[in-house]
Amino acid sequence: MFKSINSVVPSKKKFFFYYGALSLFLSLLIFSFGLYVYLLKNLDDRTEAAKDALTNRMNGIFKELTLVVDGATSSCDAANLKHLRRSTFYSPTFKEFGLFNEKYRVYCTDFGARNFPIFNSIAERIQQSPEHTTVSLVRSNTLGESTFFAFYQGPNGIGANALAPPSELAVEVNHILLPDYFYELTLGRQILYSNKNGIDSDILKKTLVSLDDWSMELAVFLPSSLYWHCFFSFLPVVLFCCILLCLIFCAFHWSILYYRHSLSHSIRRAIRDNEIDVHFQPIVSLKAGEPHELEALIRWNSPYHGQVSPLAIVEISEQLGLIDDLTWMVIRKVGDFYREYPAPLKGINTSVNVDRYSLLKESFSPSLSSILALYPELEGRLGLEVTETSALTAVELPLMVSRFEHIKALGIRLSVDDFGTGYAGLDFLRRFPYDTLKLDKIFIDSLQDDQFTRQVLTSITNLAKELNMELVAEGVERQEQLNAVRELGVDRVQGYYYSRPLPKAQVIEWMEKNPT
Ligand SMILES: Nc1nc2c(ncn2[C@@H]2O[C@H](COP(=O)(O)O[C@H]3[C@@H](O)[C@H](n4cnc5c(=O)[nH]c(N)nc54)O[C@@H]3COP(=O)(O)O)[C@@H](O)[C@H]2O)c(=O)[nH]1
Repeated sequence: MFKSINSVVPSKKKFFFYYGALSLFLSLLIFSFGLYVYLLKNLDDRTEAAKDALTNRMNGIFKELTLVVDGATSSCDAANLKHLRRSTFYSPTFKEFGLFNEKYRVYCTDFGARNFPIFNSIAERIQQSPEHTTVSLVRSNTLGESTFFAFYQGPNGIGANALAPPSELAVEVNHILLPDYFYELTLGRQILYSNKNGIDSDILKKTLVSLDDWSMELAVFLPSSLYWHCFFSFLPVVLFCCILLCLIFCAFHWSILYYRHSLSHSIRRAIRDNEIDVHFQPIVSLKAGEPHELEALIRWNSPYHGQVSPLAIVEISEQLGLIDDLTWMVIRKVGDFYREYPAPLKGINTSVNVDRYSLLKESFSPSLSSILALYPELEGRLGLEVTETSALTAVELPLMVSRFEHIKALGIRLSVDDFGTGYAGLDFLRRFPYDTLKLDKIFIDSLQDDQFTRQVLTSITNLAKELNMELVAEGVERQEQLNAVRELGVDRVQGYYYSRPLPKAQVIEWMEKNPT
């Protein structure tokens, strides 16, 4: 009866393909963007770390120069020479130290006494600097093309200068930035050190930091080659994440589909959207000239589950707390039926099945009367069939009697459905003012062969007559059964012998062919 879920949802292959493509796209997008953001952040962090390392190195340099100046005298004697050579030997940066006097003339170096002036521009910078320090890049015959110079003049007028290859400054910076990022260190407008020429691809980003005290600038470059290197190194991880994402998507999709196509969810939606159909089964009168009656029975062909049994719909509606909504929906559809076919349905009664616990609710009668107000066509035409599936408690019993009175006051007929299968006994019939008693199919099935059933049904028939109740035999399928119930004295017959439950147009046609 229910179609399998696989037959109603699009093929797995298709979904895997879509979700695979989506996962790949998302994984690559997130990863490419994430990697770019990560590298930019990393570039900033490492540039800052390189700047701190350079600052420390510069501070260390001037500490060294202070120590050189502190121990120096104004002549180039053996003690001064020894002091300079010791300083050079232990210096992590400098290859040579010199001493200069207050006239800015170098008078002593590691190599002995000297007498040459410091450039005026440098002397001016030393004087202008609050700490009496400066740095410069000059050509040096001793160390090669360009040499880094640091100058410091102490309070006693004696100054020290030191020279080193610029690459010595970059030792820690190299540690921090290489091999990922390339950089260029400039002093004023001159390049102190650069490995920028090693960049063999586009530059994605350049970060600049300044060491204002020394007029130095550090420019760090993020080459696109680093980006692609990282990208391809992490590709297996990205593909793994893509598969994981695809599986998550599929799991999520299938659970939503499963939920959406679950019977409960479909029934809830069908009741909400009025999608459940109502068919009508004739209840034929055995008395000549009496009009037929109809029973409204739900039918639902779900797009996902196929033809769903009315019993399953009723049971699930009860579980979902929607049984009343189902009843109101059926009654409204019966009202629409009367509105659509006023002439053929003139004088025809229709009964609707109703849950006994619905009747116990206080809101039942008011809701029913408001529907009747909307459908005046149903006045005096509607009946309710109630099945006594469980015994009423002492509290429910008087309540039910009062509910019955309210319902009957609305002009509605009441029937005991499936009599003989539930708790409705003879005493029950005396207490409740039912108009009709419907004998269950199981009695009808055994009526001809079983003497005991015949006796019981005879008693029930007599009691029904005594209580002024109409008697209906349900589930009559064969001529012999019809003969038997006719003999018993039932008033009406419902069963496949006459007709199965039919859609509204067909039941109208049937009634036109079988007027009485
Ligand atoms: N609360 C509500 N219950 C409803 C409603 N609509 C139906 N139902 C209940 O569902 C049960 C099953 O109903 P259904 O499958 O529609 O079966 C009905 C008839 O088709 C069937 N019938 C009638 N004649 C014969 C027959 O000759 N042979 C045969 N094998 N079956 C036959 O009997 C069912 C009639 O039901 P009822 O008279 O109500 O006992 C059923 O219990 C319905 O009550 C609804 O809207 N609300």
